[in-house]
Amino acid sequence: MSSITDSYKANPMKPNLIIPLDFDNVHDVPESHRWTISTEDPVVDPATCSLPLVDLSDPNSTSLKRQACEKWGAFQMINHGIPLNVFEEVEIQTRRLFTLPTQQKLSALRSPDSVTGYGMPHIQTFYPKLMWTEGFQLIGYPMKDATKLWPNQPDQQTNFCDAMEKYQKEMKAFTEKLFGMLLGSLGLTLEDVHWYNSAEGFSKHIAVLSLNSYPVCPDPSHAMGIAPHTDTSLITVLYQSGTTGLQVLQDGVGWVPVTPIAGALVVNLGDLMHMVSNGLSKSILHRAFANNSNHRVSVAYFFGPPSGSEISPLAKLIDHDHPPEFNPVTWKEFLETKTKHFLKAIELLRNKGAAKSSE
Ligand SMILES: C=C1C[C@]23C[C@@]1(O)CC[C@H]2[C@@]12CCC[C@@](C)(C(=O)O1)[C@H]2[C@@H]3C(=O)O
Ligand SMILES: O=C(O)CCC(=O)C(=O)O
Ligand SMILES: [Fe+2]
Repeated sequence: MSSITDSYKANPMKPNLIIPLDFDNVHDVPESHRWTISTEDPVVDPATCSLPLVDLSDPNSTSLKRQACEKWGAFQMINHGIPLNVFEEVEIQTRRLFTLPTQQKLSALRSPDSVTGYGMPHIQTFYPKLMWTEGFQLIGYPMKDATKLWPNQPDQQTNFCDAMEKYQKEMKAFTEKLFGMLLGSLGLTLEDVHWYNSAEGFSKHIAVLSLNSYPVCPDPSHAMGIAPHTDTSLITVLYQSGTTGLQVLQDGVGWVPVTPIAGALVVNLGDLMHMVSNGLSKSILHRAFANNSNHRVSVAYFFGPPSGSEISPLAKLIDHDHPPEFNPVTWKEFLETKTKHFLKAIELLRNKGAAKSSE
């Protein structure tokens, strides 16, 4: 069975790029981490332009959701129904992990060809300067890594794993619903999803949980937390711990800061959603910065299709005037393509025949 955990086997990350900076022992931004942030796309005043805010309890929010998918590829949402203590607990455990001594965190270092463990985001490969961040990715109950992170502390291991398991359980139920709602806003239902009734079944969808840390930075205007990227997922649900730093790119406008709203979650629509929706839903380019006063953490849940299921534009969106824009691909295959070609990966999947017939 093909699995996304094998996605990096063909193209492993360079070992030296996986190791984050020893943030405990730096008092300045070293040359290796010093970025010149381009002003070609300016950062806009969030008072003049902001990400749509969707109230999930509002039955009339369908057109707002559709607009958010088509125009932005992202939105914030309130009244999602997930109890706040789930976020408090995941944030406590996330901070506990990242405030461990460097050597202890390195004991759970991700291997070059793997998805899970401690280290720098995979996209580091595509940027010449190093990013001001560290991350920990997990799938399921991460006891193997927890025993390395907290040796001889079984209570701490269990507390960490339990909080992560609980969070993933909440997110799994929630993202399945949210995916249905977003399809609804595009005039579709879950029954229109070809893998929903497949042998693997919808419940076998895959997800990766990513804990992100942006330690306090002495000079944030010359450092990049996480560099511009799109997510490969169908949907990413992001908890940003009430701390500013996230920005999304709006064409012709610039980088729009995503101002944290108490209790709200951010939804990013990813590359696979762009493909499934035959290009209707935008895959949002985003980045995040550290700041000089608070240690920013965020928790991203990457919701994707079942392992091995081929993703292709949904049949209901295809007709003579709207040929399929993309060739079928599994999440694993797409991650492999992205590992090699990064932001050009989507273009490589474009169905050239469709482009010709629509010219
Ligand atoms: C399933 C995945 C999404 C992700 C790549 C990964 O294999 C596991 C880590 C994820 C992450 C987290 C930080 C940002 C990101 C772009 C990256 O480099 O690794 C995302 C990946 C993604 O959406 O492509
Ligand atoms: O920390 C953030 O706000 C963004 C994180 C992110 O983009 C990701 O994990 O893919
Ligand atoms: Fe992201």
